[in-house]
Amino acid sequence: MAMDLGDNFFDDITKRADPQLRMLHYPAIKKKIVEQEGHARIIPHTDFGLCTLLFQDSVGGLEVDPFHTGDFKPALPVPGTVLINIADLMQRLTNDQCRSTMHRVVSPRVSGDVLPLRYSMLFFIHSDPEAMIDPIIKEKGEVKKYEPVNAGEWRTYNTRKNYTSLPAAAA
Ligand SMILES: O=C(O)CCC(=O)C(=O)O
Ligand SMILES: [Fe+2]
Repeated sequence: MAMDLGDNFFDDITKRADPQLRMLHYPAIKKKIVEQEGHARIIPHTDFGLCTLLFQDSVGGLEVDPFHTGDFKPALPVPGTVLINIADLMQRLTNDQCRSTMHRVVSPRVSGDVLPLRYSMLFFIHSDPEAMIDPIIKEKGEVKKYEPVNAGEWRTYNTRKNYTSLPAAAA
């Protein structure tokens, strides 16, 4: 919308979209384990599709760093809402007009020695595997910051990076 792409722009690259639903259960754990240097419930990362719908329970711990400065702010749970994270392919497609959201799940501010279990549900929006994601240029003189990528190859490449034990053909 901010880029004035027209109402049907995303229909064309998501007709054969293959989204992924992920249901996460973080078991209860001693706070001091999660709070060790370099530890977290999930370490800082960006998602690699177009965008992600994130539903979380009331436990908290999710933090976002939208400007990639290392300044993480709590994304406190708000009942009945869904949080939408911009992901890497959207950043490429918009030539950085939209930045993918860096996020992590750390220890929420709760009393006691043990963090309660946490549930979250993620719906990762991916484009059609055959779609070419080529940065859209809006400003005169603007330079493309990324090479075009094939969405399917991008997904396979990133999935394989995240699951290093996958056999080559399975990603
Ligand atoms: O559990 C959460 O809230 C975040 C999970 C997440 O970022 C992911 O699975 O990519
Ligand atoms: Fe994520």
